[in-house]
Amino acid sequence: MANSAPLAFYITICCIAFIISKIIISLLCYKRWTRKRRIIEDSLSGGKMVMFISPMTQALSSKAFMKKTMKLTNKDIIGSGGYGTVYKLVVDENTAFAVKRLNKGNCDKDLGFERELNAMGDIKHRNIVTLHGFYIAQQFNLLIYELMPNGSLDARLHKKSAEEKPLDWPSRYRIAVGAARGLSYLHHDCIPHIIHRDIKSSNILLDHNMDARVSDFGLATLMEPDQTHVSTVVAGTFGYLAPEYFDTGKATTKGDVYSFGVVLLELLTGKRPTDESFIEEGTKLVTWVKGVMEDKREEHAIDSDLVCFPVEEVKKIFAVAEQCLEPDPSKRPTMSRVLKMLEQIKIDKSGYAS
Ligand SMILES: Nc1ncnc2c1ncn2[C@@H]1O[C@H](COP(=O)(O)OP(=O)(O)OP(=O)(O)O)[C@@H](O)[C@H]1O
Repeated sequence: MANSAPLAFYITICCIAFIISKIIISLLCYKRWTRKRRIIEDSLSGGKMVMFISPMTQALSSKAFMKKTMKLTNKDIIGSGGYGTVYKLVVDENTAFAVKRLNKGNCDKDLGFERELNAMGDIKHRNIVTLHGFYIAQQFNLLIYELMPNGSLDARLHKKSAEEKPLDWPSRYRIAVGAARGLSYLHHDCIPHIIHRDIKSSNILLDHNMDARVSDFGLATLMEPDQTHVSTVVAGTFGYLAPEYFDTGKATTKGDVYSFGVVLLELLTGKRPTDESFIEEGTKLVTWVKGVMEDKREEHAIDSDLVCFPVEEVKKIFAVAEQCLEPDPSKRPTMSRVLKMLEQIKIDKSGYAS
């Protein structure tokens, strides 16, 4: 009888601890759910605007946002691509977005368009451009992205202005690792897994720290975890497409790995996959680099803008690119393996990962 009092005390304490932990877990889940929920769902001139909750969008009203969007002009354009035009939208001195106005016709036939956009709003990763919201209307659709102040890798490598210094080796290495981390996240950590399908240097944007952010999910297709591929009409960009894609038309994660290998070669050589000099010589970047590697002359393929670089480290990245560019997709590494190999290069050299 004397022992029963402490026992009852312990049982009570355990029960209380159990109940408190359940309450905390429920509160955390609720907080996460409300954070993910759409904050604005409105009808504006027959369209539907959806903004995902985030510190950047919290203080925004949909009407004020749309008013500013309607005032965008040609001088606000920061880029354009096959799917539409990208504008810089400044809300106030601390807040700006990149607004992509999609050409109508690319998405209006897609019944899953809105569902896919909602899924994209949930993707938050330090190496992926955040989608803050979207607007769907009869005449046009808008995608509202986080603005990347340093533009695209393509522009930084190939369209440098006279004042811009060429990208140095440490920046290129960081960009390679960041892009690999973003892509690996899409392939392995998102449920359903995501195949990007249009990896190229213009879809790798650079944030304020010059870190890589994978962008443009206009072509990405969500797939169920047990699926290994999705079949579609030809998508992607010439020069980056894996050879098997021309035969099968099937987009796979290994197709993204191939495209990433081409981006690695761009970072190393400073040349575009469709550089005019290759066309004149009847070759292409991938074939040219493979020849150079067979002759063990990688240093000769390095971008002439790179005045100082660690030869051994660079050779190892050529070797990673070579694996990504294996003609047989089953021999290509997964993106998580590519990321590990890239990170390992720095660990081997300096004893720690950058
Ligand atoms: N979030 C962003 N922040 C800053 N600039 C951006 C952003 N999104 C796109 N851009 C700029 O707009 C350009 C065009 O982007 P867009 O995604 O429309 O086309 P693309 O990637 O060049 O080609 P495609 O449409 O064939 O994929 C980019 O190269 C980049 O310079």
